[in-house]
Amino acid sequence: MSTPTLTRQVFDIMDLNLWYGDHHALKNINFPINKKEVTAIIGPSGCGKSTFIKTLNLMINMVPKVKMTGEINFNEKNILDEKIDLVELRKNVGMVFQKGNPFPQSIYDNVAYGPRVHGITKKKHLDELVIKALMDVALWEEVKDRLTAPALGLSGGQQQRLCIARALATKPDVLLMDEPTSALDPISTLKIEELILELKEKYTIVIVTHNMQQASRVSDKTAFFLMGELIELDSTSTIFSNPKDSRTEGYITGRFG
Ligand SMILES: Nc1ncnc2c1ncn2[C@@H]1O[C@H](COP(=O)(O)OP(=O)(O)OP(=O)(O)O)[C@@H](O)[C@H]1O
Repeated sequence: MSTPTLTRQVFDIMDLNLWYGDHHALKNINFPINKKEVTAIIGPSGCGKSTFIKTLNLMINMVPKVKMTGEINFNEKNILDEKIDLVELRKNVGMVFQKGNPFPQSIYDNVAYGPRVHGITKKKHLDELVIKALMDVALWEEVKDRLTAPALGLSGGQQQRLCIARALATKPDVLLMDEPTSALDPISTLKIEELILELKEKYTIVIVTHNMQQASRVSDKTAFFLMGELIELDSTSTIFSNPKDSRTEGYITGRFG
């Protein structure tokens, strides 16, 4: 069957189950993710949000004793099934973590890291990629005069934008963000949220957030997880104004979680 919706999907997750040893952490997840949309993942602590997002670039494989069944189709290829090139996958599916984690290197070298891993060595080409990525995250004006200074000297919000630039420098299709603003002050948070809205013109973004206002501000779709199950996935406006499942309603109205 070929339908227009299929071509809009960058990920199509089908019947995904995941176990940490005996612990069944993701249960029968069916989850399409559309291109150039922001999808927010919400749910109470321990419901499986981080686990789920880490399956999308197989960062989860770094955790011992993880077992998965089902399919994670990325651009119509099941990354669980095939001999997948992890370096290539992670080039296409970049990730940003809760706390900006720049390498103890210069600002320039942090952003150039990914392209260098992928074999780009010409200074002119690297310069172009670094400048473009720093401009994309609106950091260029703040750092252009100190590109050789240590990245760890930047503020928390700047470090997080630098890490987003580092992820963008390899020109990914998808950007995964695991609670990217939870360690930031309100102004830096706002800047990252504005950035997300700009980046979605070019990238598909999946963001885990504890902050429901944030989910409603930045996302097109919202997925509510509970105890390893995907309870509801819908447009963000529907999830927050007219959820179909009483458990979603209970969570967004603060009755639990
Ligand atoms: N490395 C691991 N080994 C064993 N169990 C794990 C591991 N990582 C997570 N879990 C368990 O899997 C479940 C889902 O955890 P996960 O971190 O995905 O939840 P979360 O929704 O992201 O939580 P939080 O909002 O607190 O970050 C939890 O019960 C957790 O204890």
